[in-house]
Amino acid sequence: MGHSAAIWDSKLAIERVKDWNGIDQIVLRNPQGASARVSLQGGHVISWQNDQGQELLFSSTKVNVKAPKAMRGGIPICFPQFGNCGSLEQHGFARNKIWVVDEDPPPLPTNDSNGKSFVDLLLKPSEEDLKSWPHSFELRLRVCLGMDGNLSLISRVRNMNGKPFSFSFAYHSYLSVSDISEVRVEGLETMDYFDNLCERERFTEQGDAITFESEFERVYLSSPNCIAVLDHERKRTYVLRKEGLPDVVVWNPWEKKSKAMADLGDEEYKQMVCVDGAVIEKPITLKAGEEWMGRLEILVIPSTFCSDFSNFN
Ligand SMILES: O=P(O)(O)OC[C@H]1O[C@H](O)[C@H](O)[C@@H](O)[C@@H]1O
Repeated sequence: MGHSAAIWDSKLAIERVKDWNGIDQIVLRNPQGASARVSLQGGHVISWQNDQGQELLFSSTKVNVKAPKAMRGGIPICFPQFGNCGSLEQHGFARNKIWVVDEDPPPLPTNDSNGKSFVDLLLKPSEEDLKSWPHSFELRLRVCLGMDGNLSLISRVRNMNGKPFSFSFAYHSYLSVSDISEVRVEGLETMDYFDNLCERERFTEQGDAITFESEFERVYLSSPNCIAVLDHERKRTYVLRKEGLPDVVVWNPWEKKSKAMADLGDEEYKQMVCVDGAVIEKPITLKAGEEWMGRLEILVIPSTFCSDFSNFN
């Protein structure tokens, strides 16, 4: 894949461009004009647009120039640690590393990438990473944009014949919403969750859909594989389908916390909700040569067609 060179079959396109820091980005397009943009900084999907050119992922307009780290928005990858539950930096190091394009990835068990525009990325530990996390791993990410504009992310972690290791993982998906007060999350009713705002105490969700009226930070455990995020004002519903990712993090910092965040505008918390497919409660352990796979697909449908999203299961 050459720099700025488009590789086409007649309908699908993959383009490699550079950002203002000289870091490569891969742009995927589908024939209808939808696109996804993934940065080699972090293997981070930083934009996903529908065929109308509307952005579907939130990203902050404020950049924290003092701390060069993953941008606030898109879908940063948290690996090998989620949050601060471990000895590593918050959310692990993967989102802060430069990944490479994997030109010849091992085949996936099910090849569902036909007709999709996709790219494979790879992260291997550097000498420095091995000092803080001494495990021989390969982390792969396939980002696919479907003919219908759906976005799917497939991650694989392999133990490269080293001693066993354990890790957590999350696709920290910042969905763009009209107003957080208008948002409803369905599919997590009756689930158990850890409330990170109550010292990770375990509670059980009531029968109603989740709505937001203050800071929210919960990890729902062993949740169903299909979750819907309804945005009434935009009449848009995100449907998240996941495999190999039992837990779901739901997060919004609300006003006070967002004011303290150097890379989030004061009012911008209203335009985002994070709903992450994750592995948190029971970390994955891989023995020598073993591989784990996790997959998240996000599709967007008009809310009016979404009275019963369980059809998507
Ligand atoms: O600021 P970051 O390191 O990107 O983390 C952003 C947020 O991620 C998750 O949702 C955590 O549960 C939050 O505690 C954290 O504030």
